[in-house]
Amino acid sequence: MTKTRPPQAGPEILEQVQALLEDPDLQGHPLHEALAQLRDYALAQDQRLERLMRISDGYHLLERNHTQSLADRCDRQLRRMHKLARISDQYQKNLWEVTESLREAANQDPLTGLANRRFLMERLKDEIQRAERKHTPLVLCLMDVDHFKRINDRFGHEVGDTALCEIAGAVRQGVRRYDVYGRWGGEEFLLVLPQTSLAEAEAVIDRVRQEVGGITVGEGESLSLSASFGYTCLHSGEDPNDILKRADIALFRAKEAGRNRVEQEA
Ligand SMILES: Nc1nc2c(ncn2[C@@H]2O[C@H](COP(=O)(O)OP(=O)(O)OP(=O)(O)O)[C@@H](O)[C@H]2O)c(=O)[nH]1
Repeated sequence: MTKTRPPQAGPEILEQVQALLEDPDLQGHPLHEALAQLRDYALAQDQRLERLMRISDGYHLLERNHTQSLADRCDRQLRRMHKLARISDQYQKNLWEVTESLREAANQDPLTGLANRRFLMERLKDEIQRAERKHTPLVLCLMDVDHFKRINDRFGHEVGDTALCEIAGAVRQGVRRYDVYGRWGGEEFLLVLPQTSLAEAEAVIDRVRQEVGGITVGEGESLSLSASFGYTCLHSGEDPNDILKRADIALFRAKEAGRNRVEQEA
């Protein structure tokens, strides 16, 4: 709202001056002309003052509006940034979850939940490098379930799948906390035993063999499971395929010798 300031001399004095100037008896008075000029001057000053006030008020209003809208804009921007930060947090969480499930899917056997061949191969490479660097022994063992085809043939593929899950549980039970193990493929499993001598490995492997031997499959004429094992230790300078080949030779011997046994290849 525009404020109007009273004229400096006050409206009453101007009214008195005006009345004097209009008095017919004073029309010829020697001061009449000077008084009229003084009145005009006072009125002009009043008008200038009024105009200046309006400009000043307008400027203040403009300033206030400008500052307010700046604060508003700042506020709006802050709210938007808050929202963006929340969306970004959620987005990162989702991305992390997707990455995690992709990583799991890439490394895990979907049936048994054990590590898959890809993951095992990576870990085997790592463990070989570590064993070489630290000059510690390492044992690799291949395990193959005996006559697994019979399970599928007699009880069906679904029972076969359940049996594979139970076998995975038996492997988990038999190994130590720091051993690396997983499903190598089909009805074949792989164990990597770091910092383990051949003698120590034999005890671990035989524990797994007994765990598998405790599994029975099917109702009525149920079948007991068994598995054969071939193991070997790392030789200096070997790569994963060298040690895998020797473990496979030992496994073949275990099968040939009648199954449900553990064979070693030096
Ligand atoms: N249910 C089921 N069966 C599988 C899976 N992967 C492999 N098999 C079966 O495992 C069987 C393996 O058979 P073979 O290689 O002949 O060996 P085996 O019958 O175990 O006999 P040996 O190894 O000689 O003792 C095949 O019948 C495959 O179909 C699976 O994921 N689920």
